[in-house]
Amino acid sequence: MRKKIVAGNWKMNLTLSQGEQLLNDIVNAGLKLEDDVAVVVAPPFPYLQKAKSILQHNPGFFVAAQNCASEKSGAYTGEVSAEMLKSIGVDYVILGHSERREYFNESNEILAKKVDLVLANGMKAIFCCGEPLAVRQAETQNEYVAKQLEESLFHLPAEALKDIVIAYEPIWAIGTGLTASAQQAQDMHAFIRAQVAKKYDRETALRLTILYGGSAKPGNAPELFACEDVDGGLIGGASLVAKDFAAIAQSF
Ligand SMILES: O=C[C@H](O)COP(=O)(O)O
Repeated sequence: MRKKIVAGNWKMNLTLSQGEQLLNDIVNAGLKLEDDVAVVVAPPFPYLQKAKSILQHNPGFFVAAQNCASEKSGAYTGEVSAEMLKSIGVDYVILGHSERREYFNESNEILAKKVDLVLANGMKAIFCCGEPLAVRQAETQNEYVAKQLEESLFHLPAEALKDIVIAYEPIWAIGTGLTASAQQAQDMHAFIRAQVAKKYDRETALRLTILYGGSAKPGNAPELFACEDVDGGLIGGASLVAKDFAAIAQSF
């Protein structure tokens, strides 16, 4: 049985007190989580320790960073290393979000280095992939996503895949209110799983958690999560509203 995850990516939102309030509202929402469901919260860097201190006493809740440096340590002003994140108890690191790829020029090669550093420091990576609108319109999304996986993940040995979560986020659905249909999500998730099975083996592919991201809301999460290969979601906007995030976490 593979793990199901609902992860909230706050992006660059909220002050510390607003974030604390949101975390307390989430843990007090009375969520009934099955043993195979994890709730992950990814606040901005300055709030990670506070988030850890609030969530660590709640079974099934974990903390994620939204990014990390591609170098181990040294003269890289403004960067935050994987080792630093590990040292404050971070569990997961989101890597390769399309906003990082687009605004901060993160290439597949840079992301491969980040993946290695996250895993070397004993954390799990939530690796984001997904195509822009023009690629979807040209119906070449499978090739596009396959290249992202090939160049950033498929250098890993099979056993390392236990620490990888893949988040499929079609860029045209992020923050736009346009959600991929359940069929579009299922088709891509099945394709991703098949790529992993081809590169590694069927068992490794079946164990892999694959999340959907892009305008997921309480209203559409049940249909998306009911798809065979959709194991949860990476939630942006709706993760900033405790009752919406809690509802999505109960949508399996
Ligand atoms: O990381 C989350 C995704 O970018 C989805 O964001 P969204 O739910 O606001 O569309």
